[in-house]
Amino acid sequence: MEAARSVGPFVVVGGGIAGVTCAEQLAVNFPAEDILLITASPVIKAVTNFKQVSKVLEEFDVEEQPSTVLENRFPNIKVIESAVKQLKSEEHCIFMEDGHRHVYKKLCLCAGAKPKLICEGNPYVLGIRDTDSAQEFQKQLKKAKRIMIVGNGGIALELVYEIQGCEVIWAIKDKAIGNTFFDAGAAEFLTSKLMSEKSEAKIAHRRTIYTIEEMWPVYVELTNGTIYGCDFLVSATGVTPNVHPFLHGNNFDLAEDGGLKVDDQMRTSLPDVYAAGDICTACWQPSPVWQQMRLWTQARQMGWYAAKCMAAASLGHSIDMDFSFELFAHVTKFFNYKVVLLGKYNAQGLGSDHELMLRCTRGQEYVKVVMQNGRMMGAVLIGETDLEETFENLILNQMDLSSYGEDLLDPNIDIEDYFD
Ligand SMILES: Cc1cc2nc3c(=O)[nH]c(=O)nc-3n(C[C@H](O)[C@H](O)[C@H](O)COP(=O)(O)OP(=O)(O)OC[C@H]3O[C@@H](n4cnc5c(N)ncnc54)[C@H](O)[C@@H]3O)c2cc1C
Ligand SMILES: NC(=O)C1=CN([C@@H]2O[C@H](COP(=O)(O)OP(=O)(O)OC[C@H]3O[C@@H](n4cnc5c(N)ncnc54)[C@H](OP(=O)(O)O)[C@@H]3O)[C@@H](O)[C@H]2O)C=CC1
Repeated sequence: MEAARSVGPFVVVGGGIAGVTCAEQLAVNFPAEDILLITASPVIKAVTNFKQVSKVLEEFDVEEQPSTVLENRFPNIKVIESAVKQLKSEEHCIFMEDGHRHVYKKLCLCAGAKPKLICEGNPYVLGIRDTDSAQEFQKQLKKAKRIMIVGNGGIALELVYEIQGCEVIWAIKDKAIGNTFFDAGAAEFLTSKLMSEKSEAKIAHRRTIYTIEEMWPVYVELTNGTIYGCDFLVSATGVTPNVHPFLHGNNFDLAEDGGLKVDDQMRTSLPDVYAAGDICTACWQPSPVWQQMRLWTQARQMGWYAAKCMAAASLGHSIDMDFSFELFAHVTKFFNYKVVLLGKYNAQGLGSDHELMLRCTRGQEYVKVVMQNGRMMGAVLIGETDLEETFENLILNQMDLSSYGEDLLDPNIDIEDYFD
């Protein structure tokens, strides 16, 4: 798609996955236009080793790179390492911390999110967001005997499994671990793995508790009344979209979670301002088996799609919603298990009108499917199940599976053959 007359300049704010993908895609669409990528970080985040696992599932690595790598790959992208101080959307202009100003024809905001800490401004409460905060955490951890992790989502799950040589107290509100990804059954499957690998370390550390009590730098009182001393605590309690302070003074429509509302063309409520990634909240009518979660994959897909929408709008077209928003699909690793989440994997929004089917072999695999009116609506696959592609198809094509009953999860039946 190439323009006959200039449609730029395009400006993208944010050097994370959403911003970089958006800038790359704009550069491909408009090789003769200047694409300005503005980022407050000294490095950008690039997608490497991209692999399309199936129709919607994708896997890739996230690599921090100097901005020159991007500029060398795309000569029409210029990266500016400075924070945006103020957006003046009526003037189509952004003002920078370094004193410069940049005018845009179309702008995409990809400034991410920041940790939602349980207590702001306390040196003993750490949040993990980027390389700097991760390095600060590593530094503090080296000196620590006991830390507390608060929260029950992705970061907490990763930390409790990875941390060694330090006692960890994990404070969660829920009855089961990993509430943002798992139901109680999957949580139990994972808990047994955690306990089998971490029990020795726990017992060894328990002995030391009493000898050093009263010596802790910080004490934490939980809502159940228990007070624990520790060296510091990690608040792994979610993120909040990064809309302050540089967007102040503009009349953006914000969603309940604080994100910039975007429509099915990734447009915010202000003219020529688009948004993608953690900063935005999808406010279109979603497919029945898709939901937004602030994840790398969605940052990449939104950044890519926002660029396509900006390009189309610049040329006076509109485009159909990208296929990646048809089905929620996430592949990751927890406790060294491959984890695949598809569609309404936790029956989100289905109320009581659904059924679950389970297959579990302790220490090996956990398979759960969510069924509604004989159709597959979602699935959780833990371990090397090899079911992701078939289940992805079954969710996408909404085939009536009533007649198959329990055979769907029978390990002796080759389900792939069945539906070929
Ligand atoms: C510790 C941790 C581990 C995670 N692990 C996973 C995982 O395993 N899998 C997964 O799918 N997701 C994971 N996530 C979530 C994932 O990182 C985010 O969903 C994703 O990175 C969001 O990308 P983004 O481009 O929207 O924002 P970000 O990556 O946050 O990028 C935002 C960019 O905006 C820039 N910026 C901010 N303000 C300004 C300003 N005023 N001016 C200029 N630039 C600005 C920043 O410098 C940054 O470059 C993890 C998150 C955390 C915190
Ligand atoms: N492998 C992966 O896919 C990974 C993904 N991520 C992503 O990165 C982002 C940030 O991760 P993370 O910070 O773990 O956020 P998440 O949103 O995943 O989890 C936040 C957790 O903190 C809990 N919580 C919130 N407030 C409190 C409180 N006051 N006291 C105790 N618990 C509280 C929440 O419970 P409740 O839900 O009940 O409010 C929830 O369990 C997320 O988008 C996450 O999905 C991060 C790491 C790995």
